[in-house]
Amino acid sequence: MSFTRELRQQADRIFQAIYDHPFVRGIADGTLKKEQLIHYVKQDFEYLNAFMRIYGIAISKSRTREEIEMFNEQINFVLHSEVHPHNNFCRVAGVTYEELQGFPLAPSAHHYIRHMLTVAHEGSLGEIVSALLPCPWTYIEIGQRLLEEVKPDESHPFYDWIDFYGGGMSDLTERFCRYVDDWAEHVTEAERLRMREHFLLSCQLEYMFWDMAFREEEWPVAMDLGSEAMGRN
Ligand SMILES: Cc1ncc(CN)c(N)n1
Repeated sequence: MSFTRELRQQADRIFQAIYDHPFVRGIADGTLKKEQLIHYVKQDFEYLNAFMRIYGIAISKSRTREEIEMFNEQINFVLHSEVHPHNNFCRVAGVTYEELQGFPLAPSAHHYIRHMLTVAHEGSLGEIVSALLPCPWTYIEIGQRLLEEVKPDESHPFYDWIDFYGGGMSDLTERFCRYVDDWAEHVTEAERLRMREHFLLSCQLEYMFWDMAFREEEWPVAMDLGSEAMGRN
């Protein structure tokens, strides 16, 4: 069995818990509250900004043009395509995308981003891609399973979101899986163990991100950093 198949098997309970999470159930039946959608988009806008910066760190560690191209294409994908699912949530919530940008990170989003940044700064390219992989992989599986289960048509409030993740992005997951599998073949057992740990922690943090949005998670004591701090995550 390939290394990434093993990872997927080890993470199976987390993937299932994500699919069963009330936020994902709320996408399925269209029952999410406006405040939950807004909280998700505010946090995910910052999360994807951080994700692109991490691709930038990966580019700085790249050894070949193929690697640079792979990460560069992903930055373009986030910038120009992954705005569509956010716009879907904004439409349903009745707000503009622009008004949800530049907010401070909630605890779970903060935790997830700091985890990926630590791996990006300290780890090898194989470790970085292992930490990033749950991001596309869990969303594709949610999208594909929702397409199967709900069979939404255009009248479903989250049709665009489900169609976006269920219909695309599987190329990216396959490409990242191939990359991680190739990498895992040529490294020490200690590095493979780190790759496994980074992947599984990112899966857990994917679950926590959904939970953060559902519960509209905030810091236990409100912090007023002033308007100058906006957008500096
Ligand atoms: C937290 C999170 N994880 C994954 C994805 C899908 N790229 C996302 N938009 N946000």
